[in-house]
Amino acid sequence: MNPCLAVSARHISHQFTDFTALNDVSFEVERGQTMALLGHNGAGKSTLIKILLGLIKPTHGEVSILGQDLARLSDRAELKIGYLPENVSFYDKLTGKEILSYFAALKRVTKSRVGQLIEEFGLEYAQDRALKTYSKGMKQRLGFAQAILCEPELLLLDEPTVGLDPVASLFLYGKIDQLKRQGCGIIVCTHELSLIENNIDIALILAKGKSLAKGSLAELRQNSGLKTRLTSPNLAMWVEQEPRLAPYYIDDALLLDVDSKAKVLQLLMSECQRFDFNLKEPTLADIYHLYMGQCAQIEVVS
Ligand SMILES: Nc1ncnc2c1ncn2[C@@H]1O[C@H](COP(=O)(O)OP(=O)(O)OP(=O)(O)O)[C@@H](O)[C@H]1O
Repeated sequence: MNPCLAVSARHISHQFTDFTALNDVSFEVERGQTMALLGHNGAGKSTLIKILLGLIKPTHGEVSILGQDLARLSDRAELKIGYLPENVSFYDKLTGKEILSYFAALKRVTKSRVGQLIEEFGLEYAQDRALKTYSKGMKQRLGFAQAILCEPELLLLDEPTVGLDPVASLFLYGKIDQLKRQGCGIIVCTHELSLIENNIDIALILAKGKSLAKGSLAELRQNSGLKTRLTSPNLAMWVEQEPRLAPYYIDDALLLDVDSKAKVLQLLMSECQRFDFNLKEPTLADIYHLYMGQCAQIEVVS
């Protein structure tokens, strides 16, 4: 068992009576790494999160959390895991401070940590107000503070920024980055692909309970076969003047894979002295939609 890993999941399958929610899913998240867990509604993301939390046992496969085999662990409270569920809901007659203090007592966390988090999340002014007076953003900050009360070594976040304004989202991703730098392993379940794209190390794409793709953005780009798009207002003229560009010229752009990109950039900049162009790499959303489209086609064919 590797103690550097926050999560090691090997060949996880899960069957609900007559329905297979997860089918042979394997992945690893290192400490200090952020993984996006992506997939359509019903893909199996929440089932996987519940398995990692030890709330349900997988029908098949093995899970280690922070170097400990979940199946053999007698007391899950030993593991420092933080969890922010989607649509976090607390008892709304309690104040923000009372809610955090309640969870702190459950998790055997000191009162001073509660005060520290209230300050860190900018909630001092509202700490003695009932939760029902909080905005969505304030509730989410409180939920996030609850999730990190125990100074987690593994943090599981389900749609942490849905419904938040851009500044509030940026604030939470700043916190995620800070925790990651402290060595916390983080899994973020989200449909906000453009927002998560710059805040992750790796992604796992699930569809119908199966793992379709996993890896860093660079690995996902390479394995997807999607190409980088190079454009310029003068491109047609450059292609006319330099025949070696012609094989890549499609739809008023040069479409480049990893190998051809290096070659073509060298040709354009060193030999042709052309610098006024734009490069558009495939985004996480492009990659996601490609895999979802392929998955739908397999369904139609089979
Ligand atoms: N207790 C259960 N009994 C039977 N089927 C279940 C149960 N829990 C989940 N499922 C089914 O398992 C599949 C995966 O559900 P899951 O909640 O893991 O999906 P998800 O990826 O989290 O979806 P969403 O993005 O909508 O939250 C779904 O088809 C769901 O209906």
